[in-house]
Amino acid sequence: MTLEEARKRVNELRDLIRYHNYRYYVLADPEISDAEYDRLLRELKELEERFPELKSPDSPTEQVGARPLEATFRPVRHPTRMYSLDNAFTLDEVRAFEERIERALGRKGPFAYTVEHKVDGLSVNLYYEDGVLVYGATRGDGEVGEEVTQNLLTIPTIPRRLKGVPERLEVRGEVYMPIAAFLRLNEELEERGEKIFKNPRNAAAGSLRQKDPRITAKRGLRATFYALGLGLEEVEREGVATQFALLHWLKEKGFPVEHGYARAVGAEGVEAVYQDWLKKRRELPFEADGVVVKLDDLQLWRELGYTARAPRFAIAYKFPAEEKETRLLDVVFQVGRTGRVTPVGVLEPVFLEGSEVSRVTLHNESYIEELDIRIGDWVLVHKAGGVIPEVLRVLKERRTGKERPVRWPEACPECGHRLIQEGKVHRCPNPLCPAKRFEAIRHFASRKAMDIQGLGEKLIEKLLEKGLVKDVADLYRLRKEDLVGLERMGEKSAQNLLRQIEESKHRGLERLLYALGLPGVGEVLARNLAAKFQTMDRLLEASLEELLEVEEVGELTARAILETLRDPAFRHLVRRLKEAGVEMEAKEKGGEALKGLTFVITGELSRPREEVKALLRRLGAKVTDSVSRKTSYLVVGENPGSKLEKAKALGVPTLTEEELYRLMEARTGKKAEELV
Ligand SMILES: NC(=O)c1ccc[n+]([C@@H]2O[C@H](COP(=O)([O-])OP(=O)(O)OC[C@H]3O[C@@H](n4cnc5c(N)ncnc54)[C@H](O)[C@@H]3O)[C@@H](O)[C@H]2O)c1
Ligand SMILES: [Zn+2]
Repeated sequence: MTLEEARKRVNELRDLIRYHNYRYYVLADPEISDAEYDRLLRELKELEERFPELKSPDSPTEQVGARPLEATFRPVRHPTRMYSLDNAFTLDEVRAFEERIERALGRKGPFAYTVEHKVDGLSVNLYYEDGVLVYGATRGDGEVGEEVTQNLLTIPTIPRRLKGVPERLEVRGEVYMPIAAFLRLNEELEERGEKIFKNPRNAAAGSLRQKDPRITAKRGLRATFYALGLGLEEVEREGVATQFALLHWLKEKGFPVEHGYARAVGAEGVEAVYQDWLKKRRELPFEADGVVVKLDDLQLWRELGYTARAPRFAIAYKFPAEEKETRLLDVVFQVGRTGRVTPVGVLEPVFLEGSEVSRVTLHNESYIEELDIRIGDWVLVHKAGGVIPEVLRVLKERRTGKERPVRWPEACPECGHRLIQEGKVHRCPNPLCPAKRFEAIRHFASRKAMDIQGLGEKLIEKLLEKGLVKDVADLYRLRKEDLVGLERMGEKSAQNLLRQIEESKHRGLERLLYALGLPGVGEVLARNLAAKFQTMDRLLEASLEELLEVEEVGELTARAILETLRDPAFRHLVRRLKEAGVEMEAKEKGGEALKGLTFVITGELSRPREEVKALLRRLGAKVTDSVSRKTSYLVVGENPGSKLEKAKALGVPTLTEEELYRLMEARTGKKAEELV
């Protein structure tokens, strides 16, 4: 390659990488996969090393992330710079990292390292003065980030106050979305016909950077901390000499720290930890894209310092990205429990993370439009969160012109009823559609719902086929003679099944609501609904306003629930279940504990105020914003506002936060921690 050719390619690469940085960091909506991005960056780096005259401080290889837009959040300049990490993909590259350290320090290794999970989220900086959290911000381009304090405070484990810390302190870590929360969020977005997130990291970034912290609060974000900016030297002077000890210090000060971290000696020692964690990576509740290796001795950090982009004393040793190319052979349509029609891509089978993948969900119409995917296309697939097969991108450059666009069916593939379209969601409106029947019964019997263990999929199919069961209420009318002989069922197993069906009558309203598959109602919402209404009868009479008071119920969900509750077919089903003896009352009586009381909160509490409010409401109390004669108690935190004066003037009794928890404990018989 001549210098001129290299210059051309370098410019191309820089352009491309800048564009993808923008999509990724600013829009949180990447177009290519991380592995593809890493390859581009690597190619650029290698060219710059081969042709040093092409180096430039403006090159993406010399930069961290991207400067955020100012439109939504206030920009903040970090007191000390934040960095990215250089990557290693092989043991040889880890050895090269150690050799660079040896050369820089003029001393032979092996060195001691702390190895941590590389949690795949986005880095944040918390700034404390005199132990009080002043603000929290995203990394941005390392110099200027976005202030997202309110959103960060929706993460319950982030401390607002610290004791015995340097006067000015920056604490750094990662905000991430656990895989379970990620899958749940995408399911919700899919159900609403909205755009889904490609991986937990984008979901975390998109959720933390919401204008409305109440949305952030519902996304189940978590945080883990692993570094200090300002204040590190003071902490070192107190005797914290290693990264290992620093993690311990952070824990002691009350920060959540990812517990699995290890010490290793030399590149080989690192390799052993890496291989072990690679094997176990799918047991983690979060997505980890590698391990982070940090020289343990903090003293050496100062000697080594930083490049423009990353520390010289640490490296990210990345896990191999399992991505495969394959072809989309066809798209078929499935009807779900709610009647929603989901397009499913049929793939030329590929092996991904230990299993063969031949089907991939294409979610909804928004998703298909966004990807512009066509039958016959070559696609790049991976497993999102290590679990769900997912198309990362369509390889449009390989199109031949023979590809066909995806056509939505007009009629339900299961029952032939005409489909209806609500925004980007296609639905079968027929309440007796067999697809819905099967799914409805399967879900009803599932472990977290009514837990009727003997009722497997095959048996459900048979029961439907024979017309013995048309809906879930029919289950309670089954007799032994109906069952014996079905699916090779003997006398004894028929009896067992009937006993289980009988027992399922007493699961309580929480489980029943989940089992009935009300729109948008998962386990958590079912519990919240049961806690608020306590009985099915009261729920059936709920107003929209009352539904909106339930924790985690948004406008759309509330309307959809209301519609179902008012649906005569649903009410008829409920009536039949009741007649069959299915319990319609909440098991957890917590819902009544603070009924009739009205609370107002002033000042700062040790937990986010929204969380305390939600808890109070869940226990049946009202929470309002201003003190009046109707207020039962004013809860007084630190630095209370004028509400306190007003309460005194009106003679409204006050409670400290402690006293509030004691009141809850006394009324519910449960510790406050168990209630949260
Ligand atoms: N797909 C795309 O278009 C696109 C575009 C830009 C960047 N990216 C991806 O983003 C990544 C680059 O982003 P980056 O600069 O944030 O670097 P990075 O994510 O590769 O590594 C650095 C980051 O790791 C995080 N981290 C997690 N656990 C840590 C720990 N225990 N100790 C220290 N740090 C820890 C920190 O946030 C740190 O900033 C690459 O993986 C790249 O593939 C993708
Ligand atoms: Zn149908």
